[in-house]
Amino acid sequence: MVKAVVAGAAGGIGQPLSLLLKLSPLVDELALYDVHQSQVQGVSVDLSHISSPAKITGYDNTGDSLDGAKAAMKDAGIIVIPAGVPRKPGMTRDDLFKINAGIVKGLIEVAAEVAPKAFILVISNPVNSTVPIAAETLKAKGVFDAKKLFGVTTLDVVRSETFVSEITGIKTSDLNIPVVGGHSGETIVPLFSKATPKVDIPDDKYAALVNRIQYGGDEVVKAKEGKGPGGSATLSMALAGFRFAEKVLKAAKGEKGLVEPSYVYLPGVPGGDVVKEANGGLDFFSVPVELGPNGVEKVTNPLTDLTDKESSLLKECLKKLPKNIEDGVDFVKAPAQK
Ligand SMILES: NC(=O)c1ccc[n+]([C@@H]2O[C@H](COP(=O)([O-])OP(=O)(O)OC[C@H]3O[C@@H](n4cnc5c(N)ncnc54)[C@H](O)[C@@H]3O)[C@@H](O)[C@H]2O)c1
Ligand SMILES: O=C(O)C[C@H](O)C(=O)O
Repeated sequence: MVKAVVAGAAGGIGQPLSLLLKLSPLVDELALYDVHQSQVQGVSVDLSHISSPAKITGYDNTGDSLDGAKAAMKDAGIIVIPAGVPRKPGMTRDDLFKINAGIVKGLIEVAAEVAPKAFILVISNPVNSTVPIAAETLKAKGVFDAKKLFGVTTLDVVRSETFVSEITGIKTSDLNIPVVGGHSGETIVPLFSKATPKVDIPDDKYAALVNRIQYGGDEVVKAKEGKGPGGSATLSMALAGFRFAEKVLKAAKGEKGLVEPSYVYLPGVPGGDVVKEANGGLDFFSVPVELGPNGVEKVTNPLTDLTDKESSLLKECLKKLPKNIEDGVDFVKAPAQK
């Protein structure tokens, strides 16, 4: 019996992500949680009419109590978190920290209490910092299992597949492109030299391709012009979030060979120490993760034999990512200084 939870289910990502999870045969119960009371109840009733097996329940936060969150997450097997504010034109993901840091911390505290064994997938931005916040919160509660905490960076992989396919003509479904580092701007490092099948990116297209992958989120924010629900990527993100959640659930059921990059806590996962040595000592990094019944089975070090161009990208990533991680860790460990 698999209970999945979407926290932030009434939002731009939450709604289509909930639809995809409702359609999945891997989910027996789908609990939708959001602080937007009328919206989440409406979405729940709407989805409950779909004739797929997953049973839908909807929870909100009437008043100040966290009872809704607790009931939604109770005994969950997987909790996906797209709760929080998205960007508007002119904002960076780091601008979201002020609001989303507290939202993620609060939700993780509830998860720690009522579903300490759940897989937790963090979508809320800035992922580079919200995942460290989640890790430190779980540590403080004494229930941290790094193998079960994932920052969802799949959208960077999905974008890489799409944009590389446009250049090379290789079908997206055949492409496997590791994208490592973090999830914002220059912290996003696509490694085309490690792609399968081999991809040939012409020199004159390389810089623009990398830029489009690193700033694909900005392309969407700009196109949406701050209007409508969400504001940044919602539909492509719902697909990406579902793709990652589905792999986690399939691996939990015993399917082998499932690998996808994800932003994880390296000291707590098999193989993480090698990556940490290669990235200059960072605890959090997105790396190809092999999934198993208990979450991360092992991670592989993607930072070997990089091309000169990739080494330069990594160098830029390593200038920015440490501060993002530190901000997240300090938010939980040293809040008075923030
Ligand atoms: N990881 C990624 O690749 C990626 C991609 C796209 C967007 N995002 C991020 O995902 C987040 C959500 O984006 P969106 O477009 O769905 O935004 P949205 O505003 O449309 O939806 C967010 C939802 O979260 C709810 N919410 C707020 N506080 C909550 C709380 N404490 N508990 C439960 N629900 C709460 C809101 O009521 C709203 O329904 C943003 O932070 C955005 O930057 C991440
Ligand atoms: O760009 C954003 O703010 C949303 C998301 O992180 C994205 O990559 O689309």
